[in-house]
Amino acid sequence: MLWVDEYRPTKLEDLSYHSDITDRLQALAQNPDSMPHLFFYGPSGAGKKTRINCLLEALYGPGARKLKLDQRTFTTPTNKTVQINMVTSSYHIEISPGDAGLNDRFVVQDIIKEIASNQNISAMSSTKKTALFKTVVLVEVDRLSRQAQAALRRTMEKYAKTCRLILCCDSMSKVMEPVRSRCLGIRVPAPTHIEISNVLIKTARRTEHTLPEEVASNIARSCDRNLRRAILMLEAMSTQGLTKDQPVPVTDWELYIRQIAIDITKEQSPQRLAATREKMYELLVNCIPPTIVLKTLVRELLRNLDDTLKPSVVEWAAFYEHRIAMGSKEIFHLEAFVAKYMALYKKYLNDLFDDF
Ligand SMILES: Nc1ncnc2c1ncn2[C@@H]1O[C@H](COP(=O)(O)OP(=O)(O)OP(=O)(O)O)[C@@H](O)[C@H]1O
Repeated sequence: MLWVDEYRPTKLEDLSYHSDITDRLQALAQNPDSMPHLFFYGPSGAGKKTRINCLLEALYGPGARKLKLDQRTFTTPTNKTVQINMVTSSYHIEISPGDAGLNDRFVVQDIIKEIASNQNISAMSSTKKTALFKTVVLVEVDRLSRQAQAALRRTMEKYAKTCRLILCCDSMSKVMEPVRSRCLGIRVPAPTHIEISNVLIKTARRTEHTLPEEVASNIARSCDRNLRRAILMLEAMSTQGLTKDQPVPVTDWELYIRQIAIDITKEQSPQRLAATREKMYELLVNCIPPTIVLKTLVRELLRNLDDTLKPSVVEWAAFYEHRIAMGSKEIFHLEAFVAKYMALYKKYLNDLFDDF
């Protein structure tokens, strides 16, 4: 098992940072009847899923950790079948409804209806502590279509007594306002460098490795404040001994994007744009999510850019990130961003030479 899974905290009291969020979750778990639907949001690797699992453990006891993988088939009104993978326990169900593509609306409605009308938990609970409702955890809700979000809004009102929803995604802004306003938002910010270093040192201690503080802070600075990434880096580096001067590994796809950033800054031409499109395709077919490609590209571009140009590059990146979220062909928007960057940079160079 990878360290990220093996040493993931399972109880609220074991969570090591964001103690204010932990206190709020503890208060909710102590009074489950008044718990509203929840919406966890924050950057990738900040610890959202870990906190959701700890909350479920606090609500239902160790039974919430006895998980099994399930595959369910849904039939749409037009007789199409949709297969969805889900993780279930006796108390909750976790799905990523966005996987159902255009039929996500039926999956959302059916699954909530089904779980809300199932056996009451009081009949199966042996401990007084257990909450009396079941929970549906919907991850990556930002991938849901508008129709599915509207269906979710209606369903969450109807079954509020017998079932609670926990929604989870990176950014709340991609979810419609009526769904957001029916949930208690819990923002899980990315951990700071010091918090990441502390988790790394603790993890290394548990795996009987000695981690020098310099290496821990090097990893913390290189992981983009993503704790999952930091622990994966630590595990990879531990095979070579964790010495003081050990370099932090950079992944191949990051080097590839770094090269794209260098290329498009060196030359702005239709040929370079066409070559960049090929490279973008290659990243996408290797399952690097388009938003990660865009974010990494912007980070690399900003490294060597003049300060006057930085705000507009970031602004256009945000514009195309929104387009990626709303549209369906990611490659169009990635390419459009590159074209926009080339235009901005060329204009900047022209203005610079005009001044001389
Ligand atoms: N409080 C914590 N203490 C120690 N380790 C933690 C803590 N929170 C999270 N982690 C570690 O960080 C990893 C990533 O956390 P998690 O999967 O909860 O992030 P996430 O925000 O849900 O990410 P994503 O949005 O990408 O799914 C976990 O596998 C776990 O090992």
